[in-house]
Amino acid sequence: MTPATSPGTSSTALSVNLNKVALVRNTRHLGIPSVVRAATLCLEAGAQGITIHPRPDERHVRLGDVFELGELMRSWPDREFNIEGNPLHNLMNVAREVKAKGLPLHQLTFVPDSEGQFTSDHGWSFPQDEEKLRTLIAQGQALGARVSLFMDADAVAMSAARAVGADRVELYTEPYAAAWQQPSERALQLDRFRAAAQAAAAVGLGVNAGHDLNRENLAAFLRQVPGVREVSIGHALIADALEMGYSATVRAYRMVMDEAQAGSHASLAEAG
Ligand SMILES: CC(=O)[C@@H](O)[C@H](O)COP(=O)(O)O
Ligand SMILES: NCC(=O)COP(=O)(O)O
Repeated sequence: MTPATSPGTSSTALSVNLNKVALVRNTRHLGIPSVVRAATLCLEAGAQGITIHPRPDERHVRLGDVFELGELMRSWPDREFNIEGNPLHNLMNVAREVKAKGLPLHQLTFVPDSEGQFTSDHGWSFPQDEEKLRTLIAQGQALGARVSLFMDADAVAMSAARAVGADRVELYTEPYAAAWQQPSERALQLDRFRAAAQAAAAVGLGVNAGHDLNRENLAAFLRQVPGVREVSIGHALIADALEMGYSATVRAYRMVMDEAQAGSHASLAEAG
């Protein structure tokens, strides 16, 4: 299937989280809005990946969605499928079933959520989580997936994340998003995230980011935080899509990302 839109020029990938499409779908027994159709339109518009978080209570993404999206991703070999969850709960069984069906699985993002948690609101803790994570990371990698750890923007913790074998970290960006309206607090948060990203890169970790990113706060984050490989965005992007449609929304986010990338290059050039 030839994508209608190339994935853009930014070095940061956009992975669209479809949790909230599934949430609306689950409020009736009609199968609409379709999660697979949402994924197709987002990929055709240039999203580099699809993210889902199949929580144990199946409040939104269900196991059937995982397999249907995996089947879809077969037709998009240049795009990524990222499954998030707590590896101490259902995530590893989900991952094993995906692989047993021969479906693509590019990245597992380990998130330390409790089973009934309202939403993700913190990263892993070291050294408390060290030993259990080491084994689970190896199991995820043995399934052929890159493993990313959902982490608070704490530069000191990055070496520990690397030491347990993670390939990447996903920086939990809600504190940055919450600070967006206060310029001084926003600057402090960007300093935190910049330091965390630099510390992660220094120990060989790839850097992803996500949670409460949106069209307003995304560009500044990408300009100020170096080397972000992937942003996974769901809640705000799907809210935008309710107004603009999936295709126009993904193109708008990609434009923000491409312009941020160009802006960061320009500022580097200006800096000489
Ligand atoms: C890990 C994270 O920050 C989000 O990807 C998470 O998927 C949000 O979960 P809800 O969509 O259930 O709030
Ligand atoms: N990992 C973050 C994600 O997938 C989506 O988070 P949000 O944009 O729904 O807050």
